[in-house]
Amino acid sequence: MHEEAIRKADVLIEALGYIRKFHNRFTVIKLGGSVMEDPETLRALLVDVVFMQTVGLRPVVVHGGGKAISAAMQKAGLQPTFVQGRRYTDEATLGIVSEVLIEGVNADIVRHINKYGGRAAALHPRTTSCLSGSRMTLAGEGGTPIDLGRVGEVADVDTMTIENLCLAGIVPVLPSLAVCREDEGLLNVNADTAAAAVARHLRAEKLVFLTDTPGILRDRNDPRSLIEGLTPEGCRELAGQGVIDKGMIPKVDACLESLEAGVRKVHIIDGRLPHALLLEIFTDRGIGTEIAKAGAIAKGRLPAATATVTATASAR
Ligand SMILES: Nc1ncnc2c1ncn2[C@@H]1O[C@H](COP(=O)(O)OP(=O)(O)O)[C@@H](O)[C@H]1O
Ligand SMILES: CC(=O)N[C@@H](CCC(=O)OP(=O)(O)O)C(=O)O
Repeated sequence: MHEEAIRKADVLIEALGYIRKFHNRFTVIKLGGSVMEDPETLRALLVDVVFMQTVGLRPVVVHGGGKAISAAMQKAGLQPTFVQGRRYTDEATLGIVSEVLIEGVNADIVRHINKYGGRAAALHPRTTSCLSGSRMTLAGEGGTPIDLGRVGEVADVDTMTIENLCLAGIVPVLPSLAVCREDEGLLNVNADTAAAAVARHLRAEKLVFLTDTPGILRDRNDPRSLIEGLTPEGCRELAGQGVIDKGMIPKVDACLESLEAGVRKVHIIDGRLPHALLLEIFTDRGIGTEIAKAGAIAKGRLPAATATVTATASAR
């Protein structure tokens, strides 16, 4: 008779261990443009963020908005061009990027968190800019440098401002824009790269990427090929085999850099699934791909043959 109620109590008890474990720890949550298209999906995600903040975790949101930027560019008659998952950004494109990310996406996220009973602060170049960096070039074939225009990478993060807001129970929300150290202009940063930089500088417990795929798939067209546990070596292996492609390239690069710098675990999960964040962080099974150093993945979870990729869920 009380089965349903008891099941709910069990869920709460399961969450309790994780609430204790991650109390006062930073979790950087990267919201990809692909999960922000649908208002209902965004609502469920931001309610999860409010939950995390309310139970004493320290969530920090870093967001992109790639799809909205491309749509705005096309409306303005500009053709989006990507190289290795990064957008070529001339001055006209930069204007659109900053407008869409600051006035559109960032304002929307902050408004929603406040509406759902949390408190959020917009941290961007028109309020308080917390990211600074330099222009980046990519290596093309044979190592030839590729100039991407005003695309940057983050060199420094104002962790003090972010930490103080978290301490005050406020969720910092940052778009993937940095101030250029050389000329003080704006730089368009890939949002995965920006989130990883924030996680590294905060020495976050976790970095969670919310995207439009169940996680890292062995076969991109088959959701059943989800890889649930992966080490950095496993990531490199998959990248070498060409399994990691397009928008997944900067995500995996960001994972590797973060783990190297001391972030304990990185998760790539499907943000279209209602309450994906809670399911990944507060349940034993989790839902997406967890990436961590071999020692941090639960014993016995790695298949002996490869010792790098595991198809079973690991300890969260
Ligand atoms: N091995 C892989 N597994 C899953 N997705 C992959 C893989 N390789 C490339 N992708 C692509 O990466 C995309 C996610 O990156 P991206 O489009 O940049 O999302 P976001 O806007 O959330 O950052 C997926 O939709 C998929 O098309
Ligand atoms: C340099 C670069 O590529 N910047 C990205 C920033 C936004 C982003 O990364 O958004 P998603 O997370 O939705 O992909 C861009 O212009 O699309």
